Amino acid sequence: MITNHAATPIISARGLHHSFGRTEALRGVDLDVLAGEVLAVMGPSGSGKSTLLHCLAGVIKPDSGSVTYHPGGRTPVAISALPEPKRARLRLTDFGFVFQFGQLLPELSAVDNVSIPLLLHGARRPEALSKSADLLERLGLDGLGSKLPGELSGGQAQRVAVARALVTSPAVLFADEPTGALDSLASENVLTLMLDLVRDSGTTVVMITHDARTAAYADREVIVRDGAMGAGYRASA
Ligand SMILES: Nc1ncnc2c1ncn2[C@@H]1O[C@H](COP(=O)(O)OP(=O)(O)OP(=O)(O)O)[C@@H](O)[C@H]1O
Repeated sequence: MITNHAATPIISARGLHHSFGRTEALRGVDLDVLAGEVLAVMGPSGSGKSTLLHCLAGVIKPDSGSVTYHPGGRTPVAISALPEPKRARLRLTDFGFVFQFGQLLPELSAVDNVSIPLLLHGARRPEALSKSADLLERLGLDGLGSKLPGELSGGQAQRVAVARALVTSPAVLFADEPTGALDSLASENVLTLMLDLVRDSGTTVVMITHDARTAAYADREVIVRDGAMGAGYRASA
């Protein structure tokens, strides 16, 4: 385990409650995500992990409680109080996302998929393509930029998804079972490449996983059970 991160929170969640109809997905979660750490979120199926990640990232607004983002050198942002257009903007400028199934656009080449967030940021296409190609190379995919997602292996496609999530140099990468659909060799390969990149850049990672071997790559792990933090957990020291 690596613990070289500064022990200051980049995201603080307090008293998060969220329900879907009569299902209480979160029942009072407090969590500090520390700047620069790789945090694994574990727990049984249906325990509320994805709902928690979605609240932390401003994808959904919790029914109650607060999520505060502390960007280095800027005023803290009360994410949970922002209206959706502002949360969408923040997700684009400050956060990256990787899901279990890469969710690449099937009709676009690998390099075009990676360049989408840069183009949305207003980058010029030649610069976006060049930066995307460089990142694909760092992920061991040189020469594959012109392939369509359907022409790539699962592990290669997932590395493209990682490149797309990191190409804008986000402060926080949210990963929901990023290697859950891969065999153990491909999974290890994607994880090591992804974590090399984030540790180089100091990117904070919140990563949901069911797999103890995957969690072992993290600096710290927390366990969500029945919509609450597992026994013994304290949000801050
Ligand atoms: N959009 C939704 N509509 C209705 N119920 C939902 C919705 N999203 C989640 N839930 C319910 O909320 C609870 C928590 O779901 P969540 O997806 O956060 O759990 P999880 O720990 O991520 O599960 P898994 O490991 O299976 O992905 C579950 O009972 C789930 O069925």
